[in-house]
Amino acid sequence: MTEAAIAITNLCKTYAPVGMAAPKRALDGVTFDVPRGQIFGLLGPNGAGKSTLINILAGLVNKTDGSAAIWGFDIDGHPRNAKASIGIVNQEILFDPFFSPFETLEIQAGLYGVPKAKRRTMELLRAVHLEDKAHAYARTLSGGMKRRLMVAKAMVHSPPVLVLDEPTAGVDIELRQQLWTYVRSLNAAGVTVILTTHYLEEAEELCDRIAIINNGRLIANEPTRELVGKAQEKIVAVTVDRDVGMVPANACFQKIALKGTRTLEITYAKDRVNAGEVLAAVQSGGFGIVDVSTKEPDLEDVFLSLTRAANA
Ligand SMILES: Nc1ncnc2c1ncn2[C@@H]1O[C@H](COP(=O)(O)OP(=O)(O)OP(=O)(O)O)[C@@H](O)[C@H]1O
Repeated sequence: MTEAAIAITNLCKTYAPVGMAAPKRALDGVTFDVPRGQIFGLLGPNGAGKSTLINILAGLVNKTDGSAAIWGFDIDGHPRNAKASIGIVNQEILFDPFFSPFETLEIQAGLYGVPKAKRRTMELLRAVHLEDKAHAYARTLSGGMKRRLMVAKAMVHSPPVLVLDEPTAGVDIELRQQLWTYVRSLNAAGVTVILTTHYLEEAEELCDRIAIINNGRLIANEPTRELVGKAQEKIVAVTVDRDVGMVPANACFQKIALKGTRTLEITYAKDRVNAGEVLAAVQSGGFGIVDVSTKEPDLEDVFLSLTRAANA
């Protein structure tokens, strides 16, 4: 079996109390693997413990219990190899505003001990569309450019695993797309990518697999498609053969709304009824069916229902 890109076992973190506050259990026995070669989404509401987990992998926060290995290197047993195997883009933008992007990457490469002959500074700047800003002061870059420079900075030592912690917060749509194009190309070149995001659509679009953390516990870890399939609500739009005067009622409809004059948008719980029963219910109201289309549930529904269930 190929070893996981990241293997996390029973990871726990309790922050020591500050002042009168109680100790905070930010991670409570989290276990999962990130398979190699994937784009893996780590989702969770604010304060769920995502940054704590990433900061443990980065060596910035000490875990209370459990273990973690990066590319087969245990973070306690082989901290240098573990660190060399991961590149992390934090939420905060961190670099000296007086250095140019070129210098920023060269300094970072120096910190990681990348020999001059093996540095890929211009190649990385080109990849993040900052070639023409190579020698500008970093403080003159826009927010999106700075964000892309952070990604390039995380890749100077060519790690096999790249972690992006909320990389698109505050980045406009166009730049976000550019960033994703680059992340996809890195992934196509073999880099395993871990992404934390609040944008569920983004996770759904990009990630092969998604884990959800809530209150320091793992509440889901599945291929994206299977997770999406878990949403119990489905919507079917039914176009009927005549104008709808009174919207029909039926026990198998959870919700029904009229769109235009002849289309009924019906929400039903797929664990209770199936599409055939919903259509039969429409026909029993005296309507002929002209057209049917279904809407896939999105991750938002799954996320809300899973976190709701976990908090219940
Ligand atoms: N240094 C610290 N001392 C005490 N408590 C902390 C510390 N850092 C984080 N916490 C608490 O631990 C919990 C998990 O925080 P964490 O930042 O890991 O969550 P998160 O999922 O990354 O949230 P966000 O999406 O808002 O960044 C929160 O309740 C937070 O208040």
